[in-house]
Amino acid sequence: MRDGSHVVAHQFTREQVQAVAKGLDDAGVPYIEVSHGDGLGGSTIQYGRSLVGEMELIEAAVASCKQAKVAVLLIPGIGTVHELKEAQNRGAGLVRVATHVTEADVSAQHIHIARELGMEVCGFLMMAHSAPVEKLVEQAKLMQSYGAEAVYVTDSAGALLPDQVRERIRALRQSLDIEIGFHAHNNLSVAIANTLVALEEGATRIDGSLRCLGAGAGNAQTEVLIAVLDRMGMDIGIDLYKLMDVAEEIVGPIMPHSQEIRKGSLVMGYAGVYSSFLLHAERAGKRFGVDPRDILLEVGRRKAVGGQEDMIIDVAAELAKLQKAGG
Ligand SMILES: CC[C@H](O)CC(=O)C(=O)O
Ligand SMILES: [Mn+2]
Repeated sequence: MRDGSHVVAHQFTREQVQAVAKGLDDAGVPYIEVSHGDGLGGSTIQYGRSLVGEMELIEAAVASCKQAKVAVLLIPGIGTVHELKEAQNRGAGLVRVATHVTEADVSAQHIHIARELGMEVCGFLMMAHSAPVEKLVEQAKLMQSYGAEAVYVTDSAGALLPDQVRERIRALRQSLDIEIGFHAHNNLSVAIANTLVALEEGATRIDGSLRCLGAGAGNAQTEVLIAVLDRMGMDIGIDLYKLMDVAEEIVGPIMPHSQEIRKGSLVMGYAGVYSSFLLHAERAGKRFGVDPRDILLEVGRRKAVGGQEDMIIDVAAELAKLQKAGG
């Protein structure tokens, strides 16, 4: 639900979160992530205001779960230690501390404090396609040294191809002593394929979203992934029928549109742009009369990182000016 929050412009209701959490918990899903799409503290004018405060949503999810751990995402600087403590107080048991793939050093404080609070802690290296493998390994090692129990390769842009996933997970497997996770986006329609490669190379924590309810073209579609893994003979203790029912009956009706790969999400995978920029680029495109694809391509050229949503407005305004001048 945390990544899906982007798709609904952070307008989840308490009842929606309760129903999805209860369904996932009942199906046997071990972790359920709830918070603003941009993580704790993300409810701002810059990233989009939440309809219901994330602490209330976290509490609602915790109360709906019998076995699943409720997870939160925290991007240092957007969320602070204050929000982390509050989330733990409301029952969140796992935090994923997320940084751009080259900026792991800013996660030290949050990882340390989360461990002190008794939370399970993972590092989450975003835009993993945008740095050389050696850099990714170096940064993952930093997170390990701060106390992370797992580090994720996060394909924020849905830009990684299967061999690139293989290379990254393999290198981490050879260099780390902790678990490795993989977070896919389906902008190039390879989220499930990439996830299978990650598993093959030794990743043990895998993200998904029902009906692909995640930013851009969404994540690996959880119910599809579970069906595939089941057919591959892996028993991961999740009830496929129950999962399908939650996807169909609860998540489907929440979605503003079905998650097909449309031109906006495709261009993000192609240009290597943050999946959560899609809605912002579409809005800016309308406001300034510019094709959102041109905005996304330019934002990609400028190597924007998560948190730089304001750059989308700048780029749209500049492109509109150029268009007017006939450039
Ligand atoms: C803006 C945070 C982002 O949505 C985190 C994430 O899921 C990703 O980088 O893919
Ligand atoms: Mn994501």
